[in-house]
Amino acid sequence: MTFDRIGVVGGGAWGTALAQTLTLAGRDVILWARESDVVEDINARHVNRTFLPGIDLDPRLKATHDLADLGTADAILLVAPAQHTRTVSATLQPVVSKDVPVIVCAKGVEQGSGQLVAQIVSETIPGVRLAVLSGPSFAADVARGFPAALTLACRNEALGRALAEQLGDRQLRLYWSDDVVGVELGGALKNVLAIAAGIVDGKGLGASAHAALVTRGFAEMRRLGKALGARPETMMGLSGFGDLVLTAGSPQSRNMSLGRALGQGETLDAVLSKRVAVTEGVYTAAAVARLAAEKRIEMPITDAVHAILEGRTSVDNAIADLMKRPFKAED
Ligand SMILES: NC(=O)C1=CN([C@@H]2O[C@H](COP(=O)(O)OP(=O)(O)OC[C@H]3O[C@@H](n4cnc5c(N)ncnc54)[C@H](OP(=O)(O)O)[C@@H]3O)[C@@H](O)[C@H]2O)C=CC1
Ligand SMILES: O=C(CO)COP(=O)(O)O
Repeated sequence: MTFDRIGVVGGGAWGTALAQTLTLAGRDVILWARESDVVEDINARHVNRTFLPGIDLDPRLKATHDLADLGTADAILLVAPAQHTRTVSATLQPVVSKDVPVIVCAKGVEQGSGQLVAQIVSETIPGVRLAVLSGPSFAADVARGFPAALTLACRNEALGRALAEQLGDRQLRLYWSDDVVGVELGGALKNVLAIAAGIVDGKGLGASAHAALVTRGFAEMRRLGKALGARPETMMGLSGFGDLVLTAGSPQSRNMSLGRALGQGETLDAVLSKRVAVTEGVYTAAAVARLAAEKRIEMPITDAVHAILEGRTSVDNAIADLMKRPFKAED
């Protein structure tokens, strides 16, 4: 198995950063973007001013507006946001031949179905060879060549290992795993908890409250993970604990910074109207709250974020409600 030609679907920050890293590592990369401005920017000026401003891209990286151009790729990275994955992967389906692995790089749960992205892709591209790439990684850091470590999950161990060995390089260290659900779930859930951590910061509630929130948020991730068949050690790893620490700990995160703005009294509409970038936790919160209710898993922080985002409660009331829950044994 050799993965020399890589197709990247999605011209946002993460798709562009991954495309840049793989190009610098000597792969032949073609990136599909929906917007012609992004395609033109990458091909003519070697930048993506819309989604990854301030970073010079390698001139060897080529972008296209035509998904069919990815037909000769040895592997495809799917980096469209979670809520758009179903549409994008249905369009991609005729282009993907049955041997070509599709690596899911988005982090979220679909609102209508409650499905993780890999589940959506296996429905829209039947028989697809699936993998998931997830872990702590801000696109701008990776695009600048800063060191990062991620997990690549695939049920087929030989394929997962080959992908990790060939897509990783000295800047991007890839560990492999066969726990696809666990790796995906960590990345999706941490976005919601990063909003909560941002709210705590925005309200100026202090580092102790922040630590409590992140730790109890992690307990929610482990609980839902267990119910959905994720391995506990996966939740402890890069794609779970690692990504929670990164995203909940830095305002560089879109989810964390959105939470901060909410904590400082801005409305959700006001925050969203100022950004072009996707804030996955906003959409995943509702899907996870529903999933947790169906499975009777206690996720009070996730529920609180969901209620704040829907305008059913205020930040102050949500915090008060969390603090007045009955005392219990730590789990
Ligand atoms: N940014 C980061 O640091 C990281 C992001 N991720 C994940 O990667 C995924 C993509 O995020 P990111 O690259 O940051 O996105 P950005 O916020 O940078 O860009 C938005 C993306 O959404 C796409 N888009 C918008 N509307 C539609 C639509 N209707 N149909 C299809 N695509 C649409 C845009 O595509 P187009 O250009 O074609 O318009 C663009 O690729 C998310 O799930 C995110 O959680 C994971 C790790 C790191
Ligand atoms: O997934 C990410 C880091 O691992 C990016 O997080 P944000 O989408 O919150 O910026």
